[in-house]
Amino acid sequence: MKLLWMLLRTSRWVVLLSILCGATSGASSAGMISLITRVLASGGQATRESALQFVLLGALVLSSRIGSQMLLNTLHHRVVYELRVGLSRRILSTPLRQLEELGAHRLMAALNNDILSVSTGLLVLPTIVINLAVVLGCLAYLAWLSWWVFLSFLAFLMVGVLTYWLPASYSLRLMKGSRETYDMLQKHFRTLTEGLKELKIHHLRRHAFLDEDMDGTANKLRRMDTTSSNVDSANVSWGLFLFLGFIGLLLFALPAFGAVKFEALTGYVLTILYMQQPLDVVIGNFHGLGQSAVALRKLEALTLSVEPEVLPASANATFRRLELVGITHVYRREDDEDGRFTLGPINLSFEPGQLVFLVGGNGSGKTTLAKLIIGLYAPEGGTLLWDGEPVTDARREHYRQLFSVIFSDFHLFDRLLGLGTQERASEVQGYLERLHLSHKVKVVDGKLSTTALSQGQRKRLALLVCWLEDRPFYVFDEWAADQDPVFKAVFYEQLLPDLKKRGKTVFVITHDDRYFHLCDRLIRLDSGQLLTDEPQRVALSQAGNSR
Ligand SMILES: Nc1ncnc2c1ncn2[C@@H]1O[C@H](COP(=O)(O)OP(=O)(O)OP(=O)(O)O)[C@@H](O)[C@H]1O
Repeated sequence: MKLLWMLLRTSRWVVLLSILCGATSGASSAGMISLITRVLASGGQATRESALQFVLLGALVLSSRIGSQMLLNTLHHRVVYELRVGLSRRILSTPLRQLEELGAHRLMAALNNDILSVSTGLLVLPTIVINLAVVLGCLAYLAWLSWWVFLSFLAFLMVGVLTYWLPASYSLRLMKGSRETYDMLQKHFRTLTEGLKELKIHHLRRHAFLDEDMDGTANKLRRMDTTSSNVDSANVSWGLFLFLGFIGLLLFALPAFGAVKFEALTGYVLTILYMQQPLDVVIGNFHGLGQSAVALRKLEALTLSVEPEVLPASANATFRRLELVGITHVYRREDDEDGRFTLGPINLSFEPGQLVFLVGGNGSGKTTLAKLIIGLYAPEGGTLLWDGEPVTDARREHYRQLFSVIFSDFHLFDRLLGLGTQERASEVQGYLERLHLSHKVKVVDGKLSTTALSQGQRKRLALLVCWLEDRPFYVFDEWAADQDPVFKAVFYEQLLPDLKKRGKTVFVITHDDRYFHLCDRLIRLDSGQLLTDEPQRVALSQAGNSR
C-alpha cells in the first residue's frame, strides 16, 4: 500500500494514464476473446463485421499495450532518478551521528540495491493492475456466460489464494533475512576495496577474508535467495496446476451432471485459458513486490530524522563569542555496555583572533570535541551559545557556516565545489604557490588537474580549500601530521599566525609539542575530560615541570 501511495505521490498522472492504457488493453483483450468464441460458436461462419471488429480490437490491444509499456518505462526511470537524488538529499540532511551508527556499507546498500528494488516494485504495480483488469474482464464475461461456472471458478481461486499465502509469507521472511545479509556483503565489499593492499600482501589474511567472511556471507545470501525464489516459483506453478484442474473438471466432470452444449463448454474453457496468463503475471510479480516492500522499509529506516536546512538570506556567518556550557556527548555501543565513551561536561569559550591548540592522547576525545564545537554533533547535554544565543536545531545549519575544517580523515573533492573559483583564478594560483604545489596541480574552471598526490600534498590542497572558504573559525585535526619538517614549520610559524592576524580563530588538534609555545591557549583532554584550558605560558611551564 505504501508503495502505491509513493508511486501516486511522485507521478500521479503517468500512473493513472498507464493504468488507463492497461485497462483498455485488458478490456479489448476480453472483447477479443468474446469475439473469437462467438466466431467459433458460429461454426467458422465469420461475417465482414466480425472481421472488422477483430481488426479494430487488435489495433486497440496493440496501441494500448505499447502506450502502457512506454509509460511504465518512463515511470520506472523517473522513479529511479527521483529516489537517487531524493535519498542523497535525505542522507545529507540526516544527523551525522545517525549516519555514523548506520555505517557507510548500509548507505551504499541502500543507494545501490534498495532504490532499484523499490523502483522495480513500483513498476510492477501498474503491470499488476493492468493484468488484474484483464482478469476482471474475463471474470465478468464468464459470469455472463454462466453464473454457476463463475462461482465455482471463484471458489477455486479462493483455494488458490489460501494455499498461496503460507509459502508466500515464508518467502517474504527469507527476503527480509536476505536483505539484512546484503548489508553485511556490502561491508565485505568495502573491506575488499579499501583493504586491497593489506589483503594482497598477506596470503593467509586474504584467504581468511575470502573463505570466512566473503564466502560465508555470499553463500548465506545465495541459499536464502534461492529458497525464496524456489518457493515463489512453486507457488506460481501451483496456481497453474489449479487452473488445469478446473479446466479438467469442466471438461470431464461437468458433462456428468447433465448435457452441456459444445459451444458453451468452448466458451468457458477459452475464457479461463485466456485468464491464465495475466493471473500468472500477477502471481509471478508478487516476488518482486515483496522485495521492494522490504527495500522500502530499509530506506525509511535509514533516514528517520532530518535536520532542518534553514539559512538566512545571507548565509555568511560571523561571531563575537562562542561558548560551550556543560557540553556532553556519549558514544554507546549496543553490543558493549562497558564500551561507552563519555566526553564532558566541557566548558569552553572562543573569541575571534585566538590560536588555540588541543592536545591529548589517542582516543581522549579530541575529534569528538571538534565535531561538537563545529555543530556536526548536537550535544546530548549542555548548551552551545553563539553570541549568547543557544544553537538550536533550527540554527545549527547556519551555525556550521562559521567553520572551515580539515578532518584527519578528510575528503578532497576533485572540484572546488561551491567556491566560485572562476573569478578567483589568480588568488588560487597564489595559494598553490604558497603551498609549494603550483608545479604539481593546476586549477582549471574550478577543477583540480589531479588529486593523485601524496597524503601530505593532498592535505595542502585541503588547506587551499579552507583559505578560499574564508570563514571566521578554522579547525585543523592533526593537519601537520603528514607534513615534512620544513612545511610543518611553515604551517605553525607562518600560516597559522597569518590566519590569526586576519582575525580568524584557529583551533588546532596537534601532537607537535615543538610548536606549543606559539598558541594563545593550550587545551588538554584526557579520557573525555578537559584537564586544562589555560594561557599557553602556564600550560607550558606545567608541561615542563612534569617532564
Ligand atoms: N563514531 C564513533 N562511534 C563510537 N565510538 C566512537 C566513534 N568515534 C570515536 N569513538 C570513541 O570515542 C573515543 C574518542 O574518540 P576520538 O576520535 O574523539 O578521539 P581522539 O582523541 O580524536 O583520538 P585520536 O588522537 O586517535 O584521533 C574513542 O575511544 C573511540 O573509541
